[in-house]
Amino acid sequence: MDCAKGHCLLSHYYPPCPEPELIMGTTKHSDPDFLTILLQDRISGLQVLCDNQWIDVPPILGALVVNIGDLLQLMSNDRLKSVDHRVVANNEGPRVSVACFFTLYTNPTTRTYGPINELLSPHNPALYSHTSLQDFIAYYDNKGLGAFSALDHFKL
Ligand SMILES: O=C(O)CCC(=O)C(=O)O
Ligand SMILES: [Fe+2]
Repeated sequence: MDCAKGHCLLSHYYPPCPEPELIMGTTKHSDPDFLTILLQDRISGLQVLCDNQWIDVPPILGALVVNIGDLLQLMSNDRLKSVDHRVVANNEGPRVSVACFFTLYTNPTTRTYGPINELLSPHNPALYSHTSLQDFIAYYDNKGLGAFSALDHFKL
């Protein structure tokens, strides 16, 4: 997949908020990469959507959170599912997180990505079209975070 060739690090700083119930730290989204490895500090806030319920992912000292991204869902033809997540604001203190995104879109190539052939059969047809990482990211960025998944656009 070459996805480790173009990983990119992003650090977030969430200032303390006097009225955290009025605002979101990061809106609901799934990540537009293959895999994300996330380091949280001691302040909680990360939540994942599971059976329509937001579940807290409490920080554990020294632990990393590994999230499946949209591109792994696309390549695995839905065997692996990207996770919807968000960060709620807090009034305890500043929160810092560092996310490492495994993807290649910072190194443009002509390669396209689609469901892996070995996973397909007459009973398990391809659910997604092939896409270049540039096209996928362009669509993801243009749509913005929020209600629906960028994967819907690539469904056959
Ligand atoms: O700050 C966090 O814990 C999560 C950040 C995140 O979801 C992202 O960078 O995609
Ligand atoms: Fe994320």
